[in-house]
Amino acid sequence: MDLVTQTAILPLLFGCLGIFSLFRVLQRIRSRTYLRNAVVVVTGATSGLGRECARVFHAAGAKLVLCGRNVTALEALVSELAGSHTSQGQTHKPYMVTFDLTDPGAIAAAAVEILQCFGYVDILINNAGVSYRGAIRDTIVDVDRRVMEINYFGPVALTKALLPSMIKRKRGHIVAISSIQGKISIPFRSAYAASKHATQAFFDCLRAEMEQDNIEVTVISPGYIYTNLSVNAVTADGSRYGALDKNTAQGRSPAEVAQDVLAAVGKKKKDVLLTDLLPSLAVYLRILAPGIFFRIMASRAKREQKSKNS
Ligand SMILES: NC(=O)C1=CN([C@@H]2O[C@H](COP(=O)(O)OP(=O)(O)OC[C@H]3O[C@@H](n4cnc5c(N)ncnc54)[C@H](OP(=O)(O)O)[C@@H]3O)[C@@H](O)[C@H]2O)C=CC1
Ligand SMILES: CCCCCCCCCCCCCCCC(=O)OCC(=O)COP(=O)(O)O
Repeated sequence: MDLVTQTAILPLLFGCLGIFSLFRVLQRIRSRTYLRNAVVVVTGATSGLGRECARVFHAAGAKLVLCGRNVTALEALVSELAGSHTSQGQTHKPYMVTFDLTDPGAIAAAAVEILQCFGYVDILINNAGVSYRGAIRDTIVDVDRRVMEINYFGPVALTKALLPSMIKRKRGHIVAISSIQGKISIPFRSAYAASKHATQAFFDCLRAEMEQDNIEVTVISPGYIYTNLSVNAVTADGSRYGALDKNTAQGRSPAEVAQDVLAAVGKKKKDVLLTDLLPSLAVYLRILAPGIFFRIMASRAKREQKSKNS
């Protein structure tokens, strides 16, 4: 390296690195301040990703309202968190609110109960959800409706019920846990993919409409996570699938994904894809070369059908 390079390039390089590190430190401080003592509502907190979100937001100092249908599982989580401490500062004992997302009356009552816990909500994490496995031609419409009710209409109703208090305070953050299947549709997941595409669309509209009221909207689209999602999935006739799929078992750990959710919320990200390279490329392929994408999906459907029949 000659003298000119040493005197001109190196100081510039170190300067840029310094600014970048400073920016990262400031961002971390801002994110910690944003989450500490924030009132955070997590739906589907009884298992999988929701339970891990509860753990990481609790450790970050958030005041939690945990939701689900399974009272025993919620109580166990509340007592686990109430007894846990973190080196990062004060933690708060969570509240729990039980309701079924398929019941509009229960959602309205739950919203009132949620608001009574701390008087307001800073961050709502719409995480609860159910998946589906089946061929469209065999699937009863009640199943399509049920999946839409839990994954789409339920979160929409809860969001609408909590929104007025956020607008009044000119402060709030709505998070939707979608899926990569909210961006691309894969065969034998029609009801699930449709509900997640609807989720993406609704919360994208909400983001635009709410910016003037200072309300943030984050849509998070993960790939496979190792949870009970496939076990709890509903099938063509409405029965429970009941099996842990290989793809799910090979998915990311929910604790790790929850850390990514925490980081995305702390940084007020608008749209986050949490997948491996191939599924991410598939999203671009769907936009840039839809014909090729559709052909890949059709051969995937044929392959799956064949292996089911054999
Ligand atoms: N696992 C994966 O591979 C992926 C998951 N996701 C998304 O992550 C989110 C969490 O799923 P995950 O943790 O994997 O799956 P789990 O099956 O482990 O958790 C689902 C949660 O949703 C709640 N839930 C289900 N039905 C209802 C209902 N009718 N009313 C209220 N709550 C309900 C359940 O609580 P309870 O039974 O107590 O009601 C449970 O806590 C979902 O939105 C899913 O689509 C996205 C991409 C990949
Ligand atoms: C330029 C080269 C591009 C090559 C593209 C190849 C196409 C690859 C297809 C990838 C499909 C990925 C599907 C991922 C599905 C997924 O992660 O879903 C997450 C979930 O929500 C899981 O729910 P499920 O009930 O389906 O287990």
